[in-house]
Amino acid sequence: MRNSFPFLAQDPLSKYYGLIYHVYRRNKSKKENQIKIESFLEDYKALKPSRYSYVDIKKITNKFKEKLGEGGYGTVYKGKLSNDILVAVKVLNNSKGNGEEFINEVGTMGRIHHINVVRLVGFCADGSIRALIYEFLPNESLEKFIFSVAGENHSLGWEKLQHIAIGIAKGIEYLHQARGTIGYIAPEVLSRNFGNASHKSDVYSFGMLLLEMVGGRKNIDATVENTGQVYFPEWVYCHLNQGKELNIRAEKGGDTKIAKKLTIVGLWCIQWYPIDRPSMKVAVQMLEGEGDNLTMPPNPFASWVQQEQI
Ligand SMILES: Nc1ncnc2c1ncn2[C@@H]1O[C@H](COP(=O)(O)OP(=O)(O)OP(=O)(O)O)[C@@H](O)[C@H]1O
Repeated sequence: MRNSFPFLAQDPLSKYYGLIYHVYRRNKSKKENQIKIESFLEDYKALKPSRYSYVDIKKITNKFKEKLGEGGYGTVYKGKLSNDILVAVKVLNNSKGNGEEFINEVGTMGRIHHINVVRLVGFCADGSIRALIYEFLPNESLEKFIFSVAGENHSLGWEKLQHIAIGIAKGIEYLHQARGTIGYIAPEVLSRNFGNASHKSDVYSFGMLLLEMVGGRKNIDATVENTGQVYFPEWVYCHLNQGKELNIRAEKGGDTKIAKKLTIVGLWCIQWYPIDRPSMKVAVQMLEGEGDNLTMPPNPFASWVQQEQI
């Protein structure tokens, strides 16, 4: 039979070519693998929060030049890392806590990576100074968009509000799942801070946020004209329970449907007894559905009345 590969027969070394090629390929792919691993390790190092000194923090924040805001745990400053990445540096009030929360934050948030959860990129524990460094979020606080200030209109529209609500819910759901599996924190600390009771408190806070998003106002507002509306969650519950339509900032047909769905989910989340509140997973499902099958929750304020009567 004729050799269909004549060049093989003509070259006495030909049988080695394959071997040489094989060895060359193997070395090449070994090198490629090494490069891949090195680049992975570089990225991995960058993903883990780094430790900074107080001097570093001063440099990063340009001597605390730009204050972004203030929260319950400390003051937040804008900063820039040496690689030009913008960050928000939260300098913790040293009067608060015994460091447990700081350890929890670094121990858990440092390992958490989710599109809807702000990333912790570094921390500082230098003497009594404690600070947390987060990626900088440029779009400002949701507050600015949900609370309409006289003369300013930052209204987002119901579709967008729904999208944001689902994003927040998924972020919290992820935190609840991830924090349950992270093995560095003592179980008693974990269950105190992130156990089921604390998860259900997060569900409650999320429900209150949903209702603020619906109302476009703080849930308690003594300045409203109608005194029956001072406490928005109670007013909105009674309103829906009487079968009335929600015509809050309605612009298009589907709007009232979204507003009603967000309200019902919010009211489920603020149920008096934690056990009656849904898990974040269920809250996400409720928000992602059309809302037609959602039932009205029991009156979240019924227990208030009972308590007042005792
Ligand atoms: N990662 C960030 N990027 C940009 N601005 C931020 C960032 N984190 C916080 N801020 C700003 O700093 C303010 C205070 O934030 P901080 O987290 O301390 O408090 P909070 O959100 O009010 O709640 P809490 O104190 O309960 O955590 C925010 O309202 C926001 O304006």
